[in-house]
Order: sequence, then structure tokens, then C-alpha cells
Amino acid sequence: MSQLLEVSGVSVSFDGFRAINNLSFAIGSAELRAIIGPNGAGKTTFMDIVTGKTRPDAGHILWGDKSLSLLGLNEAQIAREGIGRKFQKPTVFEDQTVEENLLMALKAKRGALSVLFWKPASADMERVRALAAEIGLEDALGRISGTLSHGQKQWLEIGMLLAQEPRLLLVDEPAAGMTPAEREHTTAILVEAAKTRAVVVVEHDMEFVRRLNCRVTVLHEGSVLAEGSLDHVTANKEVIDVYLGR
Ligand SMILES: Nc1ncnc2c1ncn2[C@@H]1O[C@H](COP(=O)(O)OP(=O)(O)OP(=O)(O)O)[C@@H](O)[C@H]1O
Repeated sequence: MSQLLEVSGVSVSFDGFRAINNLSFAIGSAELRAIIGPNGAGKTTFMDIVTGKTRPDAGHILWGDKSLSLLGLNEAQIAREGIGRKFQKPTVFEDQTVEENLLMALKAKRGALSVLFWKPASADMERVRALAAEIGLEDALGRISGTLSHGQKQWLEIGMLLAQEPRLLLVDEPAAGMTPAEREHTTAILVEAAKTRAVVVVEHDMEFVRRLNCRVTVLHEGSVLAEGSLDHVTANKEVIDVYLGR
């Protein structure tokens, strides 16, 4: 598997406190990866660094076949490179329909000039229907998004991110607040999405991580503590100690 993102020796301190400490790891180009770790392990800060929100004090982040340094890019440039981020809280346009939200996301992918003259063509409508099918909302295209369940809103937002065809999708705690059935559907969406791109899921819920059935990276004090299958990392004594707070 070729690497899409390579993080090496990255550190960042806030007021002298090292939130990320010589962090190194890589994500493949079509890979589903879960990142777990206790509170304060550095998971959010890692996503902030990759998306350009936080600048590290040291290290390298290389992206894509050409090993482009992400550290030279701002947040908008990084998004244009194909890195999408799903925050924990859904942020769909509540007074617009599911279809309108997906169309807007397709439109947002285009440059400013083309947006001026943009009218949804039949190809766009087809793409919207395909996206809706991908997230299981094909029967809800005409629904006002504000009336959707929490889980449906999360799926819609994932669909809006997929509309922009990211090569790497960072997803923060997608299972939070979901019913068991919604979690199952979310797993299916993420597993499918990761067949054609990298998907990194930060998650506290171990049952959800187990369902993802993917490689797991355990962060602790800003570094990688263990990596491998969930069974492998949860059998690691250091991981057990960290989770039990010993
Ligand atoms: N802007 C900031 N200023 C000061 N300290 C920060 C800042 N951002 C993060 N930290 C600290 O860095 C450490 C790592 O935080 P981070 O939010 O990345 O952890 P996390 O693994 O996402 O935790 P959680 O699971 O609770 O969300 C924490 O100790 C946090 O208090």
C-alpha cells in the first residue's frame, strides 16, 4: 500500500506543555484507520496539525505521491489538496433539503468563477443521488435537513464531505450520540468510503472501533504508544496501564 500521509517527528507545545511529542506515523492511500487514546492524548491536536489549524514546532508532514510538505500550506490550500474534516457536531444547513445540501457541497468543489455560472446539470443530480445512496439517504432527498435525526445529519455531512472528493477524510467521534442501528450504518458508510480514499476515525467508543475492523493507532502523551489490530493493541500492557490510569 502506498502512503498518502507521512507524519514524522512532529511536536507542538502549548505554553511549554508538549501536546504532540515526536509523533510519527503513516496512513495509506485507501485505508481505514482508527485513532484512539485517553483524554488529552493529542488526537484533536493531531487533526488540527494535519488540517493546518495548528502549526507544529518541529517535524514534517508529507502528502501524496509527490511528498508535498503540508507545513508550507494554509488551511484552505490543505482542504484543496483533498483533506476533509468532519467535526463531532453536524453542521448541515438545517433549513435546506438533503438534496440542496448535497448540491451545495458539489458546487463548493468548483472554483469561484464557475460557481457564478453554475446550474445543476443532470450529471450533478445523478451525483447527488449516488451520494445519497452512499450515505443511505436516497429516500430523504426532499426532507428539510433540520427534521433529520442526529444520525442522519451526521451521514448527510459525511456525504457533503464526500461530494468534495477528499483523498483523506478525518472524522471526529462519529458514533457519539448515535443509536446502535445508526452506529452500524455509520460503520458501513466509513468502511465503504475507505475503499477509495483514506479515512481516519478518532473515536472513544471501543465497540465502534471493533466494528470498523481496521488498523488502530493508540496515542498517549502526544506519541504513538501502540499500533495494530484492536486485539493486538488492547493486549499491550502499556495500553492497558494507560487506559486504567496506572
Ligand atoms: N490551544 C491549546 N492551548 C493549550 N493547551 C492545549 C491546546 N490544545 C490542546 N491543548 C492540550 O494539549 C493536550 C492534548 O489535547 P487534545 O485535545 O489534542 O487531546 P485529545 O486526545 O483530543 O483529548 P480528548 O479525547 O479529550 O478530546 C491536552 O492536555 C490539552 O489540554
